[in-house]
Amino acid sequence: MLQVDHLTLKFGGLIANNDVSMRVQEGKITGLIGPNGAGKTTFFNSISGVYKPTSGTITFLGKRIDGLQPYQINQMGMSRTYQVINLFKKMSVVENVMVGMHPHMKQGYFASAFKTVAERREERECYERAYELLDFVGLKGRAFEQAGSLSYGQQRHLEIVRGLASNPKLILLDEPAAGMNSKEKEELNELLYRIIDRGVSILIIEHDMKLMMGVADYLYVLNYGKLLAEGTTSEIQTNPEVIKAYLGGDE
Ligand SMILES: Nc1ncnc2c1ncn2[C@@H]1O[C@H](COP(=O)(O)OP(=O)(O)OP(=O)(O)O)[C@@H](O)[C@H]1O
Repeated sequence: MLQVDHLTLKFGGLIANNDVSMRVQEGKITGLIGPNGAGKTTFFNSISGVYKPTSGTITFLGKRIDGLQPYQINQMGMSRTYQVINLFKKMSVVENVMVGMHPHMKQGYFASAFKTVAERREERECYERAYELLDFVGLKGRAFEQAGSLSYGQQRHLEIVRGLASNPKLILLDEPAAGMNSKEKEELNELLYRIIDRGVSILIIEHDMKLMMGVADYLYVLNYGKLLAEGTTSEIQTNPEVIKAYLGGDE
């Protein structure tokens, strides 16, 4: 469903992504790993439209998306979460989910200024969908609390659910387990499978190798901006190049 061919992204003299090619298959959890600074977040920024690639092509659901704006790519069915928690902390939990639906709301500015019947109906439908999504991650009971009052792990779950609110076909998750305790990681693990069951494919960056090796169907490894290896989790775990990159030595 996502195909990246020979993607290169330069920041001045620094080549953050160097001739990277990869595929994300529908219904699968595809992982992107690599040491700090390898270029993983930059890669997400390129495919989600934050950066325009220096060269290379990105095809999503059969259409070229390189050079499109983030909102256009989101409307085509790709959403993402960020490494740093990016919620509206003073807004309620349910409102944070509704923010993620915004590109899909059909009624425009004038409708919202005058609150037409259609707009009110759409707002009600949005609330209902937001509740259903909160139920999906076990946060329905916290719907009217401030997002900032949730635990760290719950805030990360809320971010994922906000990412699902636009009804994506693919969600990009940037280090969702960062800062989570072991119980929250187990919940995340289970949530990832349930996201797949909803028909949403996953591309995930994660430093937690236990989690990654447990859930990923296929892995890509970046090192110094280049693709170092790709394969199943067992292939990656036994790949000498990967072991060397992670240990940082020859032994
Ligand atoms: N906007 C930018 N301008 C210039 N250089 C950047 C920019 N964003 C990232 N870089 C550089 O690009 C390289 C790749 O960074 P990136 O954040 O993509 O790595 P990463 O693999 O996601 O690392 P981490 O695991 O630490 O998040 C780094 O050398 C970084 O300093």
